[in-house]
Amino acid sequence: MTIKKLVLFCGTFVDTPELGTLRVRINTTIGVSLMIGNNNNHKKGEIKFIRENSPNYDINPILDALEYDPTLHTSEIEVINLQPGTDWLNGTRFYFPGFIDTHCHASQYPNSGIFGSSTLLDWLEKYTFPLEASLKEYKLAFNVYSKAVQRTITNGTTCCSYYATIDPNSTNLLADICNRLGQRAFIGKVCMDRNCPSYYKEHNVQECMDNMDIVLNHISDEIQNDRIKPIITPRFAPTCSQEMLTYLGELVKKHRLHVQTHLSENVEEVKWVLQLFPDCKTYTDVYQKFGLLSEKTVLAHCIHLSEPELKVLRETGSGVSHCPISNSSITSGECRVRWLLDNGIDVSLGTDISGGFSSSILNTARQAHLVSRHVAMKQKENKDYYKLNVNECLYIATMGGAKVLDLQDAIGSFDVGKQFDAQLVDLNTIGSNVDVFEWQLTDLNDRNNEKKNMELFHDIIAKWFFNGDRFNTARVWVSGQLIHSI
Ligand SMILES: Nc1nc2[nH]cnc2c(=O)[nH]1
Ligand SMILES: [Zn+2]
Repeated sequence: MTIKKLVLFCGTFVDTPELGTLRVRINTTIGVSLMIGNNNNHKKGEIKFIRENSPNYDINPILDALEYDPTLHTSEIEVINLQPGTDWLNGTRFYFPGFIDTHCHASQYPNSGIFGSSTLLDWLEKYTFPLEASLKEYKLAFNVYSKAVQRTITNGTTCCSYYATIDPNSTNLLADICNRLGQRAFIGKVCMDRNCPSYYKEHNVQECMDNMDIVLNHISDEIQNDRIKPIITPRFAPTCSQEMLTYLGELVKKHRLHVQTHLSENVEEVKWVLQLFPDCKTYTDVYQKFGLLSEKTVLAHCIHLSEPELKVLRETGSGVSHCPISNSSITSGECRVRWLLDNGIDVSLGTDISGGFSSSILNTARQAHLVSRHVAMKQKENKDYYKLNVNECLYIATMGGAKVLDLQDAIGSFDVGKQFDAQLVDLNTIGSNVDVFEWQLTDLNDRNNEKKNMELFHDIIAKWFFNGDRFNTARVWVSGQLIHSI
């Protein structure tokens, strides 16, 4: 038997369904199905209806649910009506889609902020490989992964694509922790068998195959949760033999799996790849040659790409994870996001812990905003064109991430049929870093001055974008389940 439950979320809902567009829906009730039982037709956490401008949302939203389905019994309806009042309409409290982090090394979390003046290749040797290797120890890995995942959740990230380490057991532990904490996650066991220290490498492809079996079986047979998915993770071309890339490409093809790796992050790295793979014309060609590029592929960085590489990305549907904090910290360069977007490439954001020092996608989004200005300042003409605006950065932080992970039909915005992955943003919390003054408040209900009120609201969104932090992430839901509350 299946017990249906419809959970009603009431208030102001803001999202960015298209690049550059901020959609604001006020006085709104969203009905989310929760299911106890085993009827597969009734998907858990799915948005069933959205009733905008409801006369009932603040008083009796159950009427909205009954309008959607008159056969519902009131015992099947639960109302999440958080602190009804003016804050929903003055702009200081709203629901926003959960952030999507498409590139995060959970295993490197203890090194956040520790990079000195290194650049990629020496940074890997000095800071990264020793830390990742140490996570073979269970207790240490448990502590690091629990803190790393919790940090992303408290910052509003509902979906994250993680790199663990080469060790299958600690990778499985990361999957278990994400499952237990309720986050939607892609879990990648790092694969690498050359150009890495002897204390931290897979010694042959058979070892990699055995390790991958352990991880894939654990996720499919033990975890058995649609929210936790494996992602094939060749670390990057220089640390993977041709044999390993061949095996991984076949694995991806056989099971239609997601892939994540690094591409064109650092100038020295690019030169090195061309030496290691002399039959490939470009760095991108290496991944294409081994069948690793598809609409389920996430490529981190993509800073030094050529026009032909751009074409390959577009034709294969591969997406980019832009990691502006990492790229500035370890001085890799500036990703030309506008150029990618205008050429039809999906772009998302990655914290790239610990190349990047912040677990917050909001923080990463504001750095993407600033990096785009650096790209703009380097142009001879048409500088403004290269600047990303606040709405565009919020889009790549949410809907862009959904597209890059091939989950555009499931997450990234509030639409019927999608999962309710959301955060409640509240600018009035204790400890909030955002001060909104009285004259800056809007009145979203005042239809006579809609233009002025919407401008005021855009300014409030900008204040949150530039000054907000985890103290403003009051609650977080994944598939309609509350996973964090302050
Ligand atoms: N930023 C970053 N780039 C890489 N390239 C290969 N490995 C890594 C890594 O761990 N972080
Ligand atoms: Zn990375």
